Amino acid sequence: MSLANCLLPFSQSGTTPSSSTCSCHLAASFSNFPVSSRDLSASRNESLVLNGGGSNLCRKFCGLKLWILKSLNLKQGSHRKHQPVNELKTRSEHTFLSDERGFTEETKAADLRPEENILGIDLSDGYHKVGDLPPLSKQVLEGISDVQRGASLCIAVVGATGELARMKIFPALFALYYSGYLPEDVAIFGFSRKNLTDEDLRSIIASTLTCRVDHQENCGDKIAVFLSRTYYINGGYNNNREGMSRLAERMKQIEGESKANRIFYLSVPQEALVDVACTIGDKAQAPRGWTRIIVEKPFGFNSHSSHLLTKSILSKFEERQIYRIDHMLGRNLIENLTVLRFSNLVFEPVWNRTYIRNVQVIVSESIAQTEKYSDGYGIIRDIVHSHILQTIALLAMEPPISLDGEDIRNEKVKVLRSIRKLDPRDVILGQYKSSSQEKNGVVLNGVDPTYCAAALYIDNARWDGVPFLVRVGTGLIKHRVEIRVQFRHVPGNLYRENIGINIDLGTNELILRGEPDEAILVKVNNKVPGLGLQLDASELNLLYKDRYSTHEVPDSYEHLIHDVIDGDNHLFMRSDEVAAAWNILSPVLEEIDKHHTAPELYEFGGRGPVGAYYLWAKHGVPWADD
Ligand SMILES: NC(=O)C1=CN([C@@H]2O[C@H](COP(=O)(O)OP(=O)(O)OC[C@H]3O[C@@H](n4cnc5c(N)ncnc54)[C@H](OP(=O)(O)O)[C@@H]3O)[C@@H](O)[C@H]2O)C=CC1
Ligand SMILES: O=C1O[C@H](COP(=O)(O)O)[C@@H](O)[C@H](O)[C@H]1O
Repeated sequence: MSLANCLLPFSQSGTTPSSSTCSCHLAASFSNFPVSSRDLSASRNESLVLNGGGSNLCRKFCGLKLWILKSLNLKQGSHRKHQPVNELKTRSEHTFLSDERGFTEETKAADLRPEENILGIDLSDGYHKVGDLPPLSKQVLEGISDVQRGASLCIAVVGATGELARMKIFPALFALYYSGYLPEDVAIFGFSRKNLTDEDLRSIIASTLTCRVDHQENCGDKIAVFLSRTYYINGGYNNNREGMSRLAERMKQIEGESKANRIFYLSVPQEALVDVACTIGDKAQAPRGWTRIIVEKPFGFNSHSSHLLTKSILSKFEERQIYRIDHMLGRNLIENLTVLRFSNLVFEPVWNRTYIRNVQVIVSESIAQTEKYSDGYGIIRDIVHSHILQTIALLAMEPPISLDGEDIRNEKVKVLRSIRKLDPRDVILGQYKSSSQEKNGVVLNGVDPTYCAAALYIDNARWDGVPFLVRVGTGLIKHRVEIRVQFRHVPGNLYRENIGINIDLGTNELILRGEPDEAILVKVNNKVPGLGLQLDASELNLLYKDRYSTHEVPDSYEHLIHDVIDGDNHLFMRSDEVAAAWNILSPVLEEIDKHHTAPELYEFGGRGPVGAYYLWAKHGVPWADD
């Protein structure tokens, strides 16, 4: 369907003065999605590219889009990533049904008037055209009054003074705010035990806020408004209960009579998690909207402690309210796994044991930050449990019935439950040498591995016998995040004589490479020009830097917090996934704890323990060298 130069009448609201028309220029889009023609341009290869990212578009169409969709009776897909632009930051699309425990429902899209767009800009005042943003004048700023408007979304960061909050969470919230992915009336709260004021918190946050290159316009104004919507709650050192009641009270004041949703980001040490979560559950859930909590990894220390943690949190929250975050899953690379598999014809038919010889998941860090964060947990608990096993689950799962979060989680958990318990003989643990610890300011406790290589097997029909090799380490020679899918040899290969002695070099491979040199590569064999028949193994390469040179890459926290607001939980682990993942790792963790297994030492900045090369050989996998 095509809409061009149409006049769209806004519905009249009894309370809002409105003009009857608003001119807009809407072009047809690929998938029934109204997109401004100004936002579409032909790229080099004639495919259509959205200029300025979803954010610009979003800014322009918030309430309008809902109104149009409703008017045209267009049914949206259940998953925002279906859309060619970033789906709107609506407060309306994910509706919780009321249940006997009193969980409240959200406003439905149909209830949202076009003039109630999420930016809080009255598009029906006859002054603003769709696509215009009024400049952030002093008047506008003064006009934003909590009392008048009420906040429709409150986001509380518990552990607001911590490193993660300062360095990642607040900057991500600001980036979302800047791009229009948070409602203009959002209220941000910082909570921790220190005795600080709103102004103190604002200064702390201000020191880490920056605007990305594509976010320069009105950056200072935006920061000022964002900070003005930020409040500090002193939780105090007695217990969290009084503090949380104060937080709930402050939220209520700022929400006013509005129906408002609440997100609590629990960025606190693991030992404080249960207390903080339960107190929020008791004292601070939204009275008239949904409440979601974001829980930071690691999710427990082992099967048992994780089970207790899950039980405590589930005693206060429904599963659907809980978002267990692992920011590494917010990377483009991870989303590309499912996009590649399910939006192309060429991969899925060969995505099984008949064609795939092995899969390798490699996360190697050249710096030594892991131990700072994992703090006595070691790399298996810190990275393998969530990041690596989630990557494997997304790569190996059966096609979900839809892109809905629960449908994807249903498939992920099946794979996780099909992964054989990890055999300690198929694990190589490493630790970089102590002399380098001082250099990097990280003190190791002697047994915490900083490196782990492992061979996993999925005992199901699709993957029987295919080794999934994992290599995760820190303090290594090269920063490298890669997923490699190596295909089998071509049966009865007519060209085997031309491939050379090492026929492994001639197998096809799909490589997904993460930042900073993000790429999708397919290794194929081709003829070298000239007489004779010499074959070469080359890479068909999609280099993100070249193809998307003008696109800013949002931080993974931005991506995932946006998903939480959106109610999209497919990249967050459900309780049964967490338990299944611990189950795979338990034998190895128990062995380490019981026998204080000493990791193999390796040079800081080196290639990791030699044992890993033998492990690869044992499972018949050629080593993908650094
Ligand atoms: N830093 C990172 O990049 C990453 C961190 N994580 C996880 O995120 C969480 C936070 O990490 P990080 O910011 O580094 O930790 P920090 O120790 O730097 O900060 C912890 C924060 O929690 C507050 N806090 C501590 N105890 C309580 C309590 N009982 N009640 C309320 N607030 C409390 C602290 O402030 P105060 O003392 O004033 O209360 C502080 O603001 C941890 O679970 C960590 O595992 C995960 C991945 C990466
Ligand atoms: O969560 C974690 O992430 C960091 C790596 O994050 P990055 O975004 O800087 O790549 C990792 O070093 C740390 O061990 C882990 O806990």
